[in-house]
Amino acid sequence: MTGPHARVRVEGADPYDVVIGAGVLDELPGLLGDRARTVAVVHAEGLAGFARPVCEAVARAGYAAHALPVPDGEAAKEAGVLAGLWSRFAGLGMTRTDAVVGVGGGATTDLAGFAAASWLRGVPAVLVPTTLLGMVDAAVGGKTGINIPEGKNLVGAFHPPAGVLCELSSLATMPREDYASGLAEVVKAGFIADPRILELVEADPAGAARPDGPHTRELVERAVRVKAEVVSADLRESGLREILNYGHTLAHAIEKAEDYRFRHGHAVAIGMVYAAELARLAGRLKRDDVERHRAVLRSVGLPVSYRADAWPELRAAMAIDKKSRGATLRFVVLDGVAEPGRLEGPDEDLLAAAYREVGR
Ligand SMILES: NC(=O)c1ccc[n+]([C@@H]2O[C@H](COP(=O)([O-])OP(=O)(O)OC[C@H]3O[C@@H](n4cnc5c(N)ncnc54)[C@H](O)[C@@H]3O)[C@@H](O)[C@H]2O)c1
Ligand SMILES: O=C(O)C(=O)C[C@@H](O)[C@H](O)[C@H](O)COP(=O)(O)O
Ligand SMILES: [Zn+2]
Repeated sequence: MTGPHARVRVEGADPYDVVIGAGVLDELPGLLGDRARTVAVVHAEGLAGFARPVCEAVARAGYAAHALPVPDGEAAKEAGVLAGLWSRFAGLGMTRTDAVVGVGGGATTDLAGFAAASWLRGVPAVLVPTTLLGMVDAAVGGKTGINIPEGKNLVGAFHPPAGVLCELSSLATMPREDYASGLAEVVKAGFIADPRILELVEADPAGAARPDGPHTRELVERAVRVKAEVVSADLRESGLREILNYGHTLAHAIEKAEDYRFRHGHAVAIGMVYAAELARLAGRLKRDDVERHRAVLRSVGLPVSYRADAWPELRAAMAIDKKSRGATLRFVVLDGVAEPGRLEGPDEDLLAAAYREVGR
């Protein structure tokens, strides 16, 4: 779409860039601040190979780089892991001018971001996402946090990063299923705001499902632009930002039911079909648009249904969704493609009827 590096600005009290391309790590030292001495490089333990060049770039720039491995994937987003990082930060004598760099998928950057947000009430974080999902969604926008047994992402903070570096070559080693998981958030961006994303995936689903596909860079850039525009306008999710939560009310309930061993994007795919069915049954979305959800998600290998008998458990878990106000459940729904709205307090029959379209 643009030159060697694309640069997407995220506005706010402390604006920052999301840099997308090849060789983007060159920008890391410039994001760490003149007064930093110590840089904690928090990385998924299976990704030491990605953390090494990050540590080297930090050390070459004259900072003391410390690699801090954390468990791979969702196992990182636990209170015990976070507490372990605090102890390491204390041991390194990290002060407010020092910095955290998070290297890994969305789970790692959510943890690293929250560690940065909570250490000394906030030190700078630079995020280096290595998954598709991390690049297009998790590392952008400042939502950080961890899970507790009671629910997904229930503990966290808004802490925008100082910068986000998306090295597209990292995607080459991604397992197919994890790549598909990231595509769910890309497709989400298409449904809520940028239909061109849907057209690109529909024109060549096999290409879209591969990191070396013909439109990877354009898909990443478009999804990042959607996210950047929304969070620039509403960091703290007082209104507009809720649209990024499309499909997430049911998705988070599924993740909890699966003890967080179910890929986030897979859960979001099912959750978007559920939200689309809710909107159709409420008379707001055309059947063709609902079927378009199923077709585009299936075409890239994502699930569109879940266990029928899970409904009571999922319904109970949905009550604690962050968009709820008191006892009133609130859903992001579509009135058409790129026309997001809200469905407030739908009745129980409607909720259950929509689930019957998703349960199998
Ligand atoms: N903060 C936000 O706004 C936001 C947005 C969306 C999702 N999320 C969160 O992001 C998380 C999901 O992120 P994810 O899909 O990146 O999963 P993940 O972080 O669990 O990573 C998936 C797996 O891929 C491995 N991996 C990472 N990069 C790799 C690479 N380049 N090659 C090979 N393997 C690699 C990881 O180590 C892990 O085992 C969830 O916890 C979700 O809640 C947060
Ligand atoms: O950035 C947002 O806002 C989102 O809702 C993006 C989601 O894709 C992401 O999964 C986010 O972590 C969900 O946030 P939560 O507040 O519902 O936990
Ligand atoms: Zn998500």
